[in-house]
Amino acid sequence: MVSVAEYSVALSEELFRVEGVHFRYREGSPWALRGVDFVLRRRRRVAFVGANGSGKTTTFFVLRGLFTPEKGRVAFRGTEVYPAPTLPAREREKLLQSVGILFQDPDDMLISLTVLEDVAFTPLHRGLPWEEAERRARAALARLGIESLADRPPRELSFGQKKLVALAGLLAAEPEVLLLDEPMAFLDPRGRRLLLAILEDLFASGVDLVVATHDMRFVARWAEDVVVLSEGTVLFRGSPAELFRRDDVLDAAGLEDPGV
Ligand SMILES: Nc1ncnc2c1ncn2[C@@H]1O[C@H](COP(=O)(O)OP(=O)(O)OP(=O)(O)O)[C@@H](O)[C@H]1O
Repeated sequence: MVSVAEYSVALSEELFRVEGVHFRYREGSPWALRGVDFVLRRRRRVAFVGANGSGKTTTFFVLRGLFTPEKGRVAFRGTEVYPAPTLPAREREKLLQSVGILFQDPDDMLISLTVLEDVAFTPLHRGLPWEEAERRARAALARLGIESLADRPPRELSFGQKKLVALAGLLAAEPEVLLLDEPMAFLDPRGRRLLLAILEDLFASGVDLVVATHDMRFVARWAEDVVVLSEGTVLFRGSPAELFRRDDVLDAAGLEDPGV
């Protein structure tokens, strides 16, 4: 029998609990997620992998509360957010605001006239005075080595630069959890090294990290827990070492052992 105290500790160690989640983009269209189940623990480096179209992005949108599942349950840090939120809508949104999401396509995130305004947007939107929002934005740009882009229009940047600017916007928002969808894609080797160092910094400062990626070398070196998706279901949950021993899972999910 589990005591109430043990039960609350167990809950507080959970980042997300997802049970039987179904989601489709339109009524009548095929399920993008068809019965997804997993538990993500706090203070673990988590990677989501799977072929194109397996459901990684859709899962992240569900976790961030941007998509509402049609069936199933989602809890964040032990608090149910679907289907029966135990919190009023405003409180639920506030809770989910502690989760930052880096979209795969940075064009979906950049909306302002200048990079600086874009990076300052979330702190400003949350009610900080411009001076403080600007200070945070400049610090985030400096951390990514892209201060020189501050006055540029985001639409004129390269894809990799846009990705870094979108990440700077997230850093300025000081999230407690970060969902990063293909953060390495389109970054040059220097950008990738910088990103890895920032992920380590963030993790060390207490930010929980969940990364969707096709980069199996990154998974081998960085991740502690891996969730493999295939056609909208979870095919495997475990460590990278376990995954790379499972040729059946790698084959079925269309993944490669990186051989490191
Ligand atoms: N906007 C959309 N409208 C309709 N269907 C969509 C939309 N976005 C994704 N899908 C479908 O949902 C399923 C899951 O897609 P999702 O983008 O979550 O996969 P993914 O694992 O992130 O893929 P990738 O590795 O290519 O980024 C796919 O079948 C895809 O075609």
